[in-house]
Amino acid sequence: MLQAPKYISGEEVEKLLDLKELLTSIETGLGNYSKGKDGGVVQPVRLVVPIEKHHGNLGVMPGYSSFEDALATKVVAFYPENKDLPTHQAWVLMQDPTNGSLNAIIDGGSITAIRTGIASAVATKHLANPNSHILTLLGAGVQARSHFKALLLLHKFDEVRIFSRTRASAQKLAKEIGKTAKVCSSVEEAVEDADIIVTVSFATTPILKAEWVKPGAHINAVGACRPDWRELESSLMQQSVVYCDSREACSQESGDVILSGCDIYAEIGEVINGEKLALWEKTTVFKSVGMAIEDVLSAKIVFDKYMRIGSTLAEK
Ligand SMILES: NC(=O)c1ccc[n+]([C@@H]2O[C@H](COP(=O)([O-])OP(=O)(O)OC[C@H]3O[C@@H](n4cnc5c(N)ncnc54)[C@H](O)[C@@H]3O)[C@@H](O)[C@H]2O)c1
Ligand SMILES: O=C(O)[C@@H]1CCCCN1
Repeated sequence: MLQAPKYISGEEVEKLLDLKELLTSIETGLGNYSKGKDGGVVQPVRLVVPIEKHHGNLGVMPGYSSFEDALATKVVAFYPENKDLPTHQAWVLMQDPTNGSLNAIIDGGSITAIRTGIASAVATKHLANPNSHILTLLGAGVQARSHFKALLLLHKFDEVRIFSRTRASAQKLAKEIGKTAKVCSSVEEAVEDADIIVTVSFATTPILKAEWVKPGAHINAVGACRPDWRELESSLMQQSVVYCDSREACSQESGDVILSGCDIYAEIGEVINGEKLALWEKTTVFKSVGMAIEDVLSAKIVFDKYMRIGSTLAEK
């Protein structure tokens, strides 16, 4: 008989998803993805339905990993102009791979926030100078927060610079981060001498110029996930060594890649698998558009733990 699916809230996801465990899982998953058929990951490029009338988009992201035997689909709405609601709202549908039954509906906003920061942390682990002290966040929303938390797993920053479209949002984030945070008045000021730069804005035209970036810096380029959206100017993409999460997806979805005509040197999974070099002494860009496999692996950890200890969560 069909069972009603469990519902797992964002609050529960945050309690269940251990960042270190997820980092290991996503690192393995990105490596498996880049092995092609041998890695057992099935993940088509996501389907995006533009809702032009309301300036929004709907993404549908199915994925399967045979290694963990995990099957899930994320449905993600991204509405850059939302003000009172989050700009990203998502749900992950977790299915039983043996028979197709729906096991759970998991809040996907929290999963998207956490797993994207962790995917960038995996790239940063391989591509940033191990002696990185200055972090810059361009954008001060959900992803800025999750990236700060994820990157703290790897580095202790002396300074965290923040620039955002509205100074008030940068100030709010700076207050949460504490005394290492510094609100900046321009992108140029924010990135001067920065070791690691994270672009997590909703910019649609380039905000980051090559001449402002310290040679040898590492950039996690996380926004601009549509073919006509940009965050990095063309010369920065062309002069840097560009890594990506998925070559197939970035070649179809990333305006920074498509419109600059840059070469993608490697998928981060190829570095993890030892097939391509981690050229961390050079200026590196990790172009992330987001992958279903990251959602699948996050959902698997959440669901398995929920089934073990879920009923006790509410008391914690
Ligand atoms: N690669 C991935 O896997 C992935 C996953 C989720 C989100 N994203 C992308 O990351 C970006 C940030 O997402 P979020 O959830 O943090 O959004 P958010 O709405 O919570 O925050 C966006 C922030 O960017 C700032 N901003 C907007 N336009 C700007 C500009 N031109 N210059 C500087 N700052 C600007 C806003 O003021 C806000 O602080 C979006 O582009 C989103 O699509 C990527
Ligand atoms: O991978 C994701 O979840 C997001 C969805 C919205 C657009 C950017 N990438």
